[in-house]
Amino acid sequence: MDLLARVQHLFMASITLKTQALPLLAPVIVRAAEMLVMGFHQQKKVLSCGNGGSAGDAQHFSSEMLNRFERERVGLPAVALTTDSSTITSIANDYAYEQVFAKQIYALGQDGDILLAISTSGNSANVIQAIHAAHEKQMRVICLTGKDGGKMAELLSPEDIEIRVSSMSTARIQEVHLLIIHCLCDLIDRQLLGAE
Ligand SMILES: O=C(CO)[C@@H](O)[C@H](O)[C@H](O)[C@H](O)COP(=O)(O)O
Ligand SMILES: [Zn+2]
Repeated sequence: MDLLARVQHLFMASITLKTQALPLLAPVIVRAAEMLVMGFHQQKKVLSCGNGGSAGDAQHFSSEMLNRFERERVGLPAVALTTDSSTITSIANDYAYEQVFAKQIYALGQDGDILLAISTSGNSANVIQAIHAAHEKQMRVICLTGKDGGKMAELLSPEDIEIRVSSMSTARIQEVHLLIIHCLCDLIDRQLLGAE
């Protein structure tokens, strides 16, 4: 396959997955956006986490909350747990890498806050520990997962929300995760600011 054909293949794979995901995920994305807005109305905050590309997604979401998305609005309370290298390296060094998000959640999380936990496999140990910590702190959990949902899917309580992208490709799942994050941002703004 030449390189141009490969690009064509990658674009088509991404488009096809998004098209398949739309009817399944749209109602779940709406529920997650409503949960987030309810939290913001009650002065709750969102803590987000993930590894690798999903760490980038966690930060992408928090920056669009703290600053703004496409429309002018006040900042909304969100913290990515992936950004403070001093905190992350010290927790990993003193305890275990598994604890890098959980320890921050025990320190920052409060009743009714929301954890946005992102993992394409659903099996990252530090994200799993983050969900346990969030439950202990009486937080709600929104998970972005892929594949078969992994161990994360089994941990969720009935009030939590899993948005699972049904694919085995980490890269394709991440591409849909980013679209889901932008949907959440758009729906949050629409609920807070009204339709344009
Ligand atoms: O971005 C990519 C692959 O596209 C990688 O950095 C990927 O995020 C890393 O391998 C992660 O450690 C995968 O973790 P997870 O999605 O299974 O939780
Ligand atoms: Zn990637």
